[in-house]
Amino acid sequence: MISFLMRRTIPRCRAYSSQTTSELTKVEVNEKTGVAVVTLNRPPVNGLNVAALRSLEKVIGDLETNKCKGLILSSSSKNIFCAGLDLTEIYKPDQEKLKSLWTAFQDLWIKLYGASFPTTAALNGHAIAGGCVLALSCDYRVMVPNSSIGLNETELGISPTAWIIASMQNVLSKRSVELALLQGRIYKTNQALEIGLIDEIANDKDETIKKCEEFIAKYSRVQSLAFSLTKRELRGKAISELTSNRQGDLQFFVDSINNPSVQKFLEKYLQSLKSKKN
Ligand SMILES: CCCCCCCCCCCC/C=C/CC(=O)SCCNC(=O)CCNC(=O)[C@H](O)C(C)(C)COP(=O)(O)OP(=O)(O)OC[C@H]1O[C@@H](n2cnc3c(N)ncnc32)[C@H](O)[C@@H]1OP(=O)(O)O
Repeated sequence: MISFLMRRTIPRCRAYSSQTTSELTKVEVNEKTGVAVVTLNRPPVNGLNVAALRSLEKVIGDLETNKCKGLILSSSSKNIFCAGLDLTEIYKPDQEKLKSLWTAFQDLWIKLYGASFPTTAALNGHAIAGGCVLALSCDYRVMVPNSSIGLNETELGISPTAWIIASMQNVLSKRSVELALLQGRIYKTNQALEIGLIDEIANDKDETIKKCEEFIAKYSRVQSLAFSLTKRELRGKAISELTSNRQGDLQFFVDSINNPSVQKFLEKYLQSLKSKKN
């Protein structure tokens, strides 16, 4: 599958160099179509720490500069797209690092949700919490069977902020958003398709990428400028609301995480994840 993807400068995705490919985020651009496959690569679960968030943000910025024709976000893990923010960074956190983490997440969302080219998520496995936010920030989602996706923050004792709610409202009906968020629900692949949280199911990772390519190809006759202006019109309000309240949003996150009951829950939650193997 990957063999037809070239990591080099191409005409349609101008002057894109492999310099921005880091260990945490691999980038491969299809020479013919100008579509980039961007692969999250932070084993074991693609937990999002500051470095992973910043690496992905930089890649999207570079794709923007180089007039990329489309993005397919994927993962190097066998069965996990992304398990969300790195829980070890928010349990008993260093306060400066905690602020950097949320600021990096805000920056990444602004770039991905507002990208001026078609964006897709090839979900080759679970997409939980922050991983679900990444998927929701894209224009289209394809997922393999027997995986899970959703925002479980209320289960963890915290509430999602306005821009995260907006990302979900952009995809689901008002009713489904209420049920999903208030219950902190995680959906299996077929349930996610039923409510529209994902757009298609694919048999395996290769097929998720193929279906994402097909989706992006539908835009080949759409003028790039018209595409980006329309997208800005549709999504700009949510982005401006965050950009005008970044400090307040950050404080809300920091206060939520530092809440003793959230810390207590995180301790148990991390233990339960670790004890699964025993
Ligand atoms: C408290 C949170 C946030 C506060 C936000 C406040 C404001 C607003 C809301 C905003 C919404 C957006 C932000 C979200 C915040 C987050 O993203 S918090 C992260 C929440 N993530 C999860 O709850 C997922 C937890 N993980 C899993 O459910 C499972 O690991 C899995 C289904 C993804 C995969 O299962 P499996 O294949 O069985 O692997 P495991 O054995 O469970 O895991 C392997 C290994 O990885 C460790 N791990 C798993 N997830 C994380 C993680 N998110 N961060 C760090 N580490 C993780 C797990 O402990 C195992 O470690 P060991 O091998 O045992 O050492």
